Amino acid sequence: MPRKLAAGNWKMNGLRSSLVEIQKLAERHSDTSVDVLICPPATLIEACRGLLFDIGGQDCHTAQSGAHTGDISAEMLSDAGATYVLTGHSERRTDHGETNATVAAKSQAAYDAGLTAVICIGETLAEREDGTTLDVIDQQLAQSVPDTATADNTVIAYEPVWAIGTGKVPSSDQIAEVHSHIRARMLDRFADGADMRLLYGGSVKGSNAAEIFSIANVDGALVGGASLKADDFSAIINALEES
Ligand SMILES: O=C(CO)COP(=O)(O)O
Repeated sequence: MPRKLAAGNWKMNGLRSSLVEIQKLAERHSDTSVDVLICPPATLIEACRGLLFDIGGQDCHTAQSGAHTGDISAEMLSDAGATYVLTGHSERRTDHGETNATVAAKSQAAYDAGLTAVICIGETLAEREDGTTLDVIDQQLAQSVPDTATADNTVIAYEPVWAIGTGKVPSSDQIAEVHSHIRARMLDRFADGADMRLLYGGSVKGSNAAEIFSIANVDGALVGGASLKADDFSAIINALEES
């Protein structure tokens, strides 16, 4: 069985004053039975050193250093205390034109720096309505997940683009269908595909977390808005612990 993981993506939110939310969470879940990951903005990673939880970046460059003004490398994230990095989040694919090939290169850069990549995939509303969801997922998995992926260095996050920040959540059957499809592909491709963690993301809250965690092949969640406040994220961690 894969280890359970509750991951929070703070996106472009969080000042030093927000660290108190992570401290509160760490106090409440000091003996948690699940893995907890917080991906704060890069400016706060160093300040999270020594906290109970794993800390991750939200993006990295494909190179470890060089003339790339404004970018951050996987090696720098690791140096600041991160052990994970998100790659291929839909906001990066959409806002920054990241292709599957870019995501694969960034994920490989993460592995090379000793980080675990949380590789994000998911269909748009148009693709869902056209009935091409599983084709899109297949293509994203084939092209964004490097051949060097293992259950240790890779987490797959299924985030339907239309469910991110919208309050709309797919039905349990829809999540189950995609997650079992991803599991089958990972089993086909990787010897330890059974242990690779598969997260669901998109409008996860305390009120729907238990239902989502009861779905087969859902090993945790990648949470945006509801990871910003300790009370909200705590309810999701509790639901995962009880699942
Ligand atoms: O994009 C997400 C996490 O990466 C999901 O965001 P929300 O939980 O705010 O919908």
